[in-house]
Amino acid sequence: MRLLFKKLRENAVIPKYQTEYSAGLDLCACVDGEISIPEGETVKVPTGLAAELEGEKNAVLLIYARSSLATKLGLAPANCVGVVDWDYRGELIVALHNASAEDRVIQNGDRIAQLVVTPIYRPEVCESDELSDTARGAGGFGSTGLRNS
Ligand SMILES: O=c1ccn([C@H]2C[C@H](O)[C@@H](COP(=O)(O)OP(=O)(O)OP(=O)(O)O)O2)c(=O)[nH]1
Repeated sequence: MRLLFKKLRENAVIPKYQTEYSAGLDLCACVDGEISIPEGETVKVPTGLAAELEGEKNAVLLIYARSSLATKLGLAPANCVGVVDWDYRGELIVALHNASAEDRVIQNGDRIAQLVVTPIYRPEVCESDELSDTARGAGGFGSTGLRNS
C-alpha cells in the first residue's frame, strides 16, 4: 500500500515516521510565518497537503491529537478525531482548539497532529427488527460498576 502526498504549497512538509515503529505520521502546519490560536478558540490550520491512500479502500486516514501539544499547550483537534474519506482530495486541515488559558502561536512547520492509517470495515447496512441477545443487553454507561469484583 502506498500513501501519496501532494504538496499544495511549496512550504508544505511531507510527513515521515519519527521512529521505526511510529503509528502516526506527524502533520505540520503550512502557514505564512505563524498563526495565532486565541484562548478558547478553534482555528483551521492548513497542512498544504492532499493525500491518497492508493488503491486501498478498506482503510482510512484518521487525524489525531499529538499528546504533547494537548497536555502541554492545550491544543487538540476540535473534532477529536478527523476522518478523511477515501475519496477526499482536498487539503488536509487540522481544526486545532486551544483549551488553555493563553493564546498560542503555531509556527510554519510545527508538528500539530498525527495521521494514522487504520483498516476499516464497510459492512452492508440493513434495518432489522431484532438484534441477538447478550448478557449485557442494553446496559451501558457504568452498568458494570466502577471496580473489578
Ligand atoms: O479533521 C479533519 C476532518 C476532515 N477533513 C476533511 C477530510 C474529510 O474527507 C472531509 C470531510 O470531513 P467530514 O466528513 O468529517 O465532514 P462533514 O462535516 O461530515 O462534512 P461533509 O462530509 O459533508 O463534507 O474533510 C480534514 O481535512 N480534517
